[in-house]
Amino acid sequence: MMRLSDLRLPLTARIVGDATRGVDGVSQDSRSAAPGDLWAALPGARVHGAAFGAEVLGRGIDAVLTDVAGLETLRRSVDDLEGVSIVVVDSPRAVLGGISAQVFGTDSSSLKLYGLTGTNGKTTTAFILDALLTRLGSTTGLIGTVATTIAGRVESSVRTTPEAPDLHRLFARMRDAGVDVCSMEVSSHALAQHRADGAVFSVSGFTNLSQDHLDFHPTMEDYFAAKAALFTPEHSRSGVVVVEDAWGARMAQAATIPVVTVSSDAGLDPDHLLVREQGPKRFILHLAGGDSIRAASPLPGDFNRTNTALALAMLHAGGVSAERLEAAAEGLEVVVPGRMERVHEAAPLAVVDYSHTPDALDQVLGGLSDSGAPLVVVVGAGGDRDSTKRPAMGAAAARRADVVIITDDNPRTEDPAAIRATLLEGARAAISDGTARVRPDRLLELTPRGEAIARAVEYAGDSGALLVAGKGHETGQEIDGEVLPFDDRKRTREAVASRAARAATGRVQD
Ligand SMILES: CC(=O)N[C@H]1[C@@H](OP(=O)(O)OP(=O)(O)OC[C@H]2O[C@@H](n3ccc(=O)[nH]c3=O)[C@H](O)[C@@H]2O)O[C@H](CO)[C@@H](O)[C@@H]1O[C@H](C)C(=O)N[C@@H](C)C(=O)N[C@H](CCC(=O)O)C(=O)O
Ligand SMILES: Nc1ncnc2c1ncn2[C@@H]1O[C@H](COP(=O)(O)OP(=O)(O)OP(=O)(O)O)[C@@H](O)[C@H]1O
Ligand SMILES: N[C@H](CCC[C@H](N)C(=O)O)C(=O)O
Repeated sequence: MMRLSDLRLPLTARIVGDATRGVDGVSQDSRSAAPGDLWAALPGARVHGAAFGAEVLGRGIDAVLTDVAGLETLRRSVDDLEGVSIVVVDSPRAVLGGISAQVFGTDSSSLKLYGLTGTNGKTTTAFILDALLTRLGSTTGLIGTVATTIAGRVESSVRTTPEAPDLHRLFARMRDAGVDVCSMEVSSHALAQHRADGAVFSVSGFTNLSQDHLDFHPTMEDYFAAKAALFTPEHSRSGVVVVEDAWGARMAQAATIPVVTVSSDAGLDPDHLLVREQGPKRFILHLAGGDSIRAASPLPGDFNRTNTALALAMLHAGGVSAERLEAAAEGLEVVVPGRMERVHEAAPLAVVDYSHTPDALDQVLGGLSDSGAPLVVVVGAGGDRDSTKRPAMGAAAARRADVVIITDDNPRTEDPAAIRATLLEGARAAISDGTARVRPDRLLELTPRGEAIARAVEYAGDSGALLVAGKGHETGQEIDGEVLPFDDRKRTREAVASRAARAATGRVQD
């Protein structure tokens, strides 16, 4: 239990009502606030949390953190504020992480944190880190898009990076469950919204930056700046930055904490040099200082060598020797749901992958096309998300695949046909400028998504390769506010099995 008057607050903060009131939790959403919590009524893009004041305060919650606008809303809409203590600050989001850390006692936690940011590769690298840490003997925690785990117990995740009160509550639960190390994804939304405040990462890693989220960030510069905030003393003690593009080089320069760089380009003079060995997965990481780690990526896709090297370099920065890391990486097996997941091994090879950016599509299809087999892709784009990435996604698919089937992802509240039209526009532009691999008659638009997958399986035939892109681990499709059950992995397996059954009876069409 902590008294409001004992919280470290900004000098401009004031407490209306009883300042000695005690709180033993923090929450920020009316739907999850519980008695004993300091409930943060936050201003948002859609609504001010204080609008839910009457309902929340009627449930026995008697401590609120808000801003002046929130205080006014509460005064207007709640009959009786007598007996309610209200902490008023200029920017409640900006203090929420620090306050949550104090209330949950996670500000001086013994939990060691590894943080990951970047456009693509956070989830995968966090899973690899977690698997390595487990092999190294740690009791681990994991926080990210696909799942949250606490000492081996798996829970579902609501978003990539939880809101600050939920995050610190999780840290406290991890501490109580004996977790000593946690690997965590830190999205740019989270950094911009102070969701990771009050957490200090021992080592943070940067994977890459490419186009995404330009609905939330006005420019790539703003997106970069949000991610760069992780590499400051407020958030991290040290960092590892992958330098495979100009953004990586800039991140290493912008960092105001000690960072080491990892790259496969010796010309960039990285601290750690990644040298690919024969075969699709093996590599040597030559560490600054002379040691090296020989390892293999546990997942297919050339980019997963980079993700694995990043995980190893982060653990090395966290104090684990090259020798122990090489032993931990030996024969490592990692399955990341919906990331390069081979749902059918051959005839045809069918892969489900969460590629929902132009760069991810380009890289994944580039890798799959190395096999020489005809390559089919099913692709769409999410509604209410960066619309400017859609033409580039269509173009990437057209440049890399022999058959492109444009379909729906999660249209959310947007018109699905309009989303598909933008992808088609990009694919057609690639055909017009001569950079496409797909023939015009092999560029198709097909819905619903299940039909698109079934048709793609027909095109892949017995000898092709198929990528079902964009939804990865997701088990639902969001259409106009409703989430309908849909799992790419299940649908793809079913379509492959159905084709095989028809082939067995000689009823397969070409
Ligand atoms: C752009 C963005 O991230 N917005 C998040 C933000 O919304 P907001 O500030 O506009 O808030 P709002 O919806 O207006 O609500 C204001 C306040 O009222 C509260 N409220 C709202 C409704 C209600 O019934 N009761 C209630 O208390 C909300 O909890 C909030 O505190 O705060 C809300 C409350 O936590 C989030 O739900 C919302 O996430 C939206 C739904 C979202 O889709 N976010 C995605 C894009 C996101 O965060 N993605 C990244 C991963 C990106 C990646 O790397 O791929 C992530 O970390 O998950
Ligand atoms: N290092 C990488 N470089 C480029 N693409 C990658 C890399 N790692 C993964 N990808 C691609 O990006 C997709 C998403 O990967 P992952 O889920 O690991 O990233 P993420 O950063 O967690 O994404 P999100 O924030 O959207 O959940 C993968 O399915 C793969 O297609
Ligand atoms: N974390 C990403 C996931 C996108 C996945 C794709 N299936 C979509 O719905 O756009 C986002 O929220 O933008």
